[in-house]
Amino acid sequence: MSNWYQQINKTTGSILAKIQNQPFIKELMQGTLPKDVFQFYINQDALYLAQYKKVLALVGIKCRDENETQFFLDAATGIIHVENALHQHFVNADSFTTIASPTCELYISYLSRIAHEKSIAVSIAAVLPCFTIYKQIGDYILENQTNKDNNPYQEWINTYGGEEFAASVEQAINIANKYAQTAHQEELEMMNQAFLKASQLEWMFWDSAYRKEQWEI
Ligand SMILES: Cc1ncc(CN)c(N)n1
Repeated sequence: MSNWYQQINKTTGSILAKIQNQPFIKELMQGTLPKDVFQFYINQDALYLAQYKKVLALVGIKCRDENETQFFLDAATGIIHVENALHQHFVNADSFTTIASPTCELYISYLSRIAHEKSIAVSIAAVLPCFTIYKQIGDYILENQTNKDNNPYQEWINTYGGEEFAASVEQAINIANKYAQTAHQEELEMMNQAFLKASQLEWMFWDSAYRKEQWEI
């Protein structure tokens, strides 16, 4: 019998396929993504991660097992080190904005609400696509690209396709599966909804970056 993650990953497989087909991902893989679009993405991602790490810390505090708490606290500080370093590499300080785009605002507000109001099982389900989708996209690009030696975005690709990230993604999946095992039916349904919504928001995040989404008013 398949576990919770295998089932929800299958159910949301069409979202992953749509992300792989987004122009942002295709051009990132080819190395042809316009620099200003990538800058916009990295800027918004820095704003996203600043909040995401707080959500991870909160999830860690809610865990029932101290090793799980440690995992989420380490993941939060890992973001500070690994992803901040990535941003240092790519961010253009002169054009950096502290204003989150509508989609970035929506994603971080959603995660924060879930982590503050819902159970630990549902909270983990909501933060999980941030691990799993980036891993799947990193692997997808690494497997399909033909320009590893001259892609200006290779450092980004290697971060998410790399083994170190894979280990933490696997641990996050295992913890989610563990909480799913003891979740009652209604809670399982909420876990599925949270994973689905966060996956949709991952699609929206890249889409909004490609369009350099602005507040319309
Ligand atoms: C929006 C988003 N989602 C996920 C990740 C990978 N931690 C990220 N950097 N940004």
